[in-house]
Amino acid sequence: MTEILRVENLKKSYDGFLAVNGVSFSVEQGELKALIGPNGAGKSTCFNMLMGQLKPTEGDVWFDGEKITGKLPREVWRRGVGRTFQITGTYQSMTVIENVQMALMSHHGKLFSIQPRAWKLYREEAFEFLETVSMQDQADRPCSILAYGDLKRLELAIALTHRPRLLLMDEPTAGMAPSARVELMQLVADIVRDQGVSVLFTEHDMDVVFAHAHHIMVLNRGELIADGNATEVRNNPQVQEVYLGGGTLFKEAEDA
Ligand SMILES: Nc1ncnc2c1ncn2[C@@H]1O[C@H](COP(=O)(O)OP(=O)(O)OP(=O)(O)O)[C@@H](O)[C@H]1O
Repeated sequence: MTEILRVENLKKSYDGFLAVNGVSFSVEQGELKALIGPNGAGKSTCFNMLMGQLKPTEGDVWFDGEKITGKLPREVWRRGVGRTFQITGTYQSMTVIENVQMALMSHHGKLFSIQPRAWKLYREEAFEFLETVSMQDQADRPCSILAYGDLKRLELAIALTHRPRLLLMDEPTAGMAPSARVELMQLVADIVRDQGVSVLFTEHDMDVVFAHAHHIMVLNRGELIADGNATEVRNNPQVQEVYLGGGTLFKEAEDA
């Protein structure tokens, strides 16, 4: 397998407080990897450093062999790192397909096209992305009336228009009903399998994590305490200690 992302000794200090303290890991091409940890463990801080929103205090990030530490978010994005957020970022006044077309215009450098027929641009291509997330039947619906789970799928389609080789997903299932969560992550897992894209995601729902992630990393108080497959992580004494009553936390995943 080819390594697509490598993080070495990443640190972030907020006024002397080490929110991320010497984190090192890698993500392989075609890997679906989870970053979990209790509230305040440093997951978002880590993500923001990978994507360039935050400058690390120390350490380095390599993407596809190139050092990207300290690069601006748009430079990281141009190299093939996409991101989805906890709060969806679609244009509510536009239809589903127009949102995807807009993303494609941006991808092709034609976002500010003054062509009168701009809305005919990339419609077919946009439709294909909607098919990837099974939303082709909703192409002409306004985003403002979409169910929350559909908005999340649309957001995924939009992120894919930039053909990321690595997609960072920050709590992709936040705010969703449990059954819809597993469904969304199944879709992500299918895309990883079919397209060979790598996905690194943070998540609080352990059922989602243990059902889909190939590998799981556990962050606690800024430090990585585990990085392995579901069984290794579940049996890690430090992880069990962090998730007090770990037996119940992991129970459903074990039963699955
Ligand atoms: N801008 C900031 N200034 C000071 N401290 C911060 C800042 N951002 C985060 N922190 C602190 O850094 C630590 C890590 O926060 P972070 O948001 O990365 O954790 P998290 O694992 O993403 O948490 P959650 O699961 O609640 O989103 C926390 O103690 C938080 O209070």
